[in-house]
Amino acid sequence: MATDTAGTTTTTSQGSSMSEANSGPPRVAGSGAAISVRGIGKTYQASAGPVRALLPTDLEVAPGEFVVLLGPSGCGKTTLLRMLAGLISPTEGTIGIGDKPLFTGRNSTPDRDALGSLGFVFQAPNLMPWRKVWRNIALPLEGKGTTRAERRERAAEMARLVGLGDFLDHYPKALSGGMQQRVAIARALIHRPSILLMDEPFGALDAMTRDQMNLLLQQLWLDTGKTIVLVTHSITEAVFLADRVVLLSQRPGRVQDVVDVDFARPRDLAVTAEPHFGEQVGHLRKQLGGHR
Ligand SMILES: Nc1ncnc2c1ncn2[C@@H]1O[C@H](COP(=O)(O)OP(=O)(O)OP(=O)(O)O)[C@@H](O)[C@H]1O
Repeated sequence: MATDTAGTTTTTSQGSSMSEANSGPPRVAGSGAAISVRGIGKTYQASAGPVRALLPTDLEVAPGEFVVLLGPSGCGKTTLLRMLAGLISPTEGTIGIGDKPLFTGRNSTPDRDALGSLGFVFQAPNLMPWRKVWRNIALPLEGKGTTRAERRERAAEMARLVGLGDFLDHYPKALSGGMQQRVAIARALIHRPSILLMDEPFGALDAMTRDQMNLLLQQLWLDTGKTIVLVTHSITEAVFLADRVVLLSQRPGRVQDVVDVDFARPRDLAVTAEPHFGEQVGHLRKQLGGHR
């Protein structure tokens, strides 16, 4: 997790990061890593031929760390995140969730225990409009031996965590886009995963709502100690939220750079006006070149 060293940040150079990417994980967190990615790559078999989406990639994420994946469109960010979530299997390499391999055996079925440690938030909230907020949040608990009262209580707890404690009995259509995405976050947390994987969760929101959601997510992360891996196109969002920004190169993606961000927590929006924040954004923007 981030240190309290106000305003001090370190940036790895492109050259050193590339050599890290080639010779081992960007950060070795030891055997206690929350996520250990070793040489995972992905080639899709499309009708027009194979598509090499991600070159063999190494990455370790420490428990409680906030890692942001940033890169140009089509570089494989979603592919990497979906593999971490067990939604698609890698064509090479291994993924460890805690001390368990995510994929075991030959049929690439994700391990149930490892999956239980993961929550996933997509760009679209994907709520069921005919269900009240609490029943959307509680959906993952249905059929798992819980009573209706238990589900409502857990949903209420999660709703409070995302600032929706007063909206349990509302329907999604009565909520703003940001509020709907909060419901999706609460739903992803209801089975108490230790790791939250988020794919452009705020990409569809207006700038002001996005700022508010960034603050809410940071607070939620500070309160819960979850490990978070978040994909974004926004360099500012990446630097604001991350302990570490992992920059992927153009397709086929590979780790191009790793930037440590050590601004004190909790960060408020004023940090974005600090010179060093601007330097970090500029450093990442330069590497993204014409792709941003
Ligand atoms: N199911 C699929 N079949 C074939 N190719 C795919 C499939 N899914 C993704 N791809 C290709 O793999 C590459 C990486 O896609 P991916 O969605 O992971 O990139 P991304 O960095 O998340 O992009 P964006 O930022 O635009 O969402 C792209 O060239 C994409 O067209």
